[in-house]
Amino acid sequence: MLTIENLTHVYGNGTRALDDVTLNIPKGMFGLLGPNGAGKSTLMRSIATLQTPTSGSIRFGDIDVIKTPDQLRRVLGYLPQDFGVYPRVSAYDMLNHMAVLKGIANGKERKETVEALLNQVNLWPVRGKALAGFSGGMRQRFGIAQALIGNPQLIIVDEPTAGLDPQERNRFLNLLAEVGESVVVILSTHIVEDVTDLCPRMAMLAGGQVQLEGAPNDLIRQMDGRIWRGAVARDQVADLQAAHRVIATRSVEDKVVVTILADASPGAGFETSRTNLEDVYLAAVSAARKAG
Ligand SMILES: Nc1ncnc2c1ncn2[C@@H]1O[C@H](COP(=O)(O)OP(=O)(O)OP(=O)(O)O)[C@@H](O)[C@H]1O
Repeated sequence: MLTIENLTHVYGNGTRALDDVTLNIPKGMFGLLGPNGAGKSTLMRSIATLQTPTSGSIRFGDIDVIKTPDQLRRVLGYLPQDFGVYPRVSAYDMLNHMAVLKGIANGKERKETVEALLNQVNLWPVRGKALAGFSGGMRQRFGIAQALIGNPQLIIVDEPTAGLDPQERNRFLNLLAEVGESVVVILSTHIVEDVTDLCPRMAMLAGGQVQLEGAPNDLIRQMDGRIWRGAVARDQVADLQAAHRVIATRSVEDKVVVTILADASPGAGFETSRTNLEDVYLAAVSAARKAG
């Protein structure tokens, strides 16, 4: 559905934020993971036609996104990382205003759209409240409502669950999953669980390059049996790091739980442990760091 080929973006100061990115993104929820600075927002903004990449192509169905951005904008819903100012305008009035901007000129149709969306994101009871007084979770649900105006075929959400409490995060992700069945939804995040829970396919970016792509379950299976965990004394960590591919360390009381990627046991006290997507992700981040 969405085809990105050899996409490169170099900012004016010389930063190569995207470096020859090629991705095929089908219908459904697609997770885009990556550490800070990986290039996720640059990619999202390029797909959303907010900036023109240095080279490469982006196609959505029949639409050439770079040559005819207006065509894409008609079928796009976008929730940016930073939604910006929250004015002292009610949720209802703001959504209505945004529907006007999106081209829904007919008053009756607009009223129906706005009411349906406010119900869908569960903001109907607070529709008369000013956005400025909304909680983080309410703002994100409002953000989704505005992204859904006009039944978009491509929805891009950039780090939508940052700062949400677990209950709000759950509610937000369920909402996205409901919508995501029939259209392309790209969920850009550095929260691995958001992808594990929801996305049948994913990619991981680091240093502007695609490090991994596939179904989370397949990626996990490929690493199963090679993830070893053990609790060691703090002064052993440096030696382990020198000798093995340590992908994570976590302090637990007076010990450090070390996760190592290896074909055979790295030593006494280590056991193979069930691989999870976090391991896959951290292994790819550490490989990218080494390569970079
Ligand atoms: N306008 C800009 N001018 C110069 N460099 C930029 C600009 N925007 C982003 N960058 C740089 O490009 C790289 C990729 O940034 P980008 O924001 O796309 O990453 P990201 O994966 O979204 O990270 P984050 O999660 O921190 O937003 C970073 O090194 C960043 O500093």
